[in-house]
Amino acid sequence: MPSQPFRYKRHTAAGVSQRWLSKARNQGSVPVAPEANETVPGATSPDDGRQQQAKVTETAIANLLTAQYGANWQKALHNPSNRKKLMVIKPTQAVRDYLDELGLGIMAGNKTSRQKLKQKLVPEIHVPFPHTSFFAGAKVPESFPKLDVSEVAVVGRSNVGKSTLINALARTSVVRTSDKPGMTQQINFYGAGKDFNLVDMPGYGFAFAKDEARVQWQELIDHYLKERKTLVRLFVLIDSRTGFKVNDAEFFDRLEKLKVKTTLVLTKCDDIPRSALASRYMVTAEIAQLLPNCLPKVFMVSGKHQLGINDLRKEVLHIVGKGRKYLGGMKDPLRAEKMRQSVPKPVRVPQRRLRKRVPVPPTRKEAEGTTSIPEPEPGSEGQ
Ligand SMILES: Nc1nc2c(ncn2[C@@H]2O[C@H](COP(=O)(O)OP(=O)(O)OP(=O)(O)O)[C@@H](O)[C@H]2O)c(=O)[nH]1
Ligand SMILES: [Mg+2]
Repeated sequence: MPSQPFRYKRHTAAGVSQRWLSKARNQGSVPVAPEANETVPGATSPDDGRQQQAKVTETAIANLLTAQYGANWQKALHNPSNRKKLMVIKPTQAVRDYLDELGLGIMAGNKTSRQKLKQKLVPEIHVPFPHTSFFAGAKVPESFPKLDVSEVAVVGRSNVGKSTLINALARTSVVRTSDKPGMTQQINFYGAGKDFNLVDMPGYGFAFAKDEARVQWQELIDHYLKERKTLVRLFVLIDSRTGFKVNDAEFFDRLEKLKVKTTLVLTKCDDIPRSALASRYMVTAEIAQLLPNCLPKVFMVSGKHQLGINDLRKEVLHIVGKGRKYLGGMKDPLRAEKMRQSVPKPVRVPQRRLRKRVPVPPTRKEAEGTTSIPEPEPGSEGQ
């Protein structure tokens, strides 16, 4: 009888089985400790990144708590621990509605109640998106394709779901994905006809690759972000289960010098309890306000289950200026816009109704074509 495979797989933080990891380590193909190698060698020192990350996250949480519990929130909440701080953040009704609408996050309750909630879900409106296909891969800057159309790039920590998101956006499976961090090892260009390109990048942070390779990826990414004139937006993906990490802080630190417009996208939103996702969204939206060159709008998606992708499709089409071509009469304002703090609507002053002017009927003479100009008197001519 063949031996049974591993019954209980123990997984590391990176989502890889311990057995696979120790085997690969023995062969010398992976670094020793994933956590110790989080930062790319030669990059900003890990302490700087850690301080930066802690500062940004703590400020964001403190801002939220001050808004919800007043300036004395520390006292009001009896000096809460970091864990409790996250738990007491109250998501706004708009955020809860949005999660309900899209079915993001793991629903609480038993199977029956979850099924009932799922039945209430309104199917997302289908957003057209052009056919997308791979046309170039670059390991060195010299291999970048020529600058002809606008580009939207996707970047983030290794294994955050970049390639899966590109597949979901373009409704393809051409981009290779893997549960082992470090799958994408070059910059891949996917062309949407002659309209625009989607660009998939290698990840930063821990990956199953040699240190030199990771340094090379980082240099390649930096070179791309610095030199690429056609880059119109950079989507920085954050795993919703872990939130904004040290590597992300380091990346934004480098970006500050590069001046590229970015948008944060929370990924894997199907794999986290709904309440935790709601507070994660609130914190991330606050972090977006604190980061340099980051737009305030944050998206939530699940590439695996195709949730929240339509809003992102709309955003991409608008960014590259093809909204009118593909969306036609579809309403421009994105659904994600609803979640932003509700701005008080301007009071509508009722317009004074103008009395309708009733047309005056023509007089009998006017109707007959006769005028009231008197006839000249006889003998008055020639005077
Ligand atoms: N549950 C869940 N898993 C996801 C989602 N998106 C991606 N994954 C899983 O996450 C793993 C990594 O996905 P990739 O798309 O390869 O991630 P990546 O960021 O391109 O990774 P690298 O190329 O290695 O940097 C795969 O096992 C995917 O199945 C998601 O929305 N939900
Ligand atoms: Mg990838």
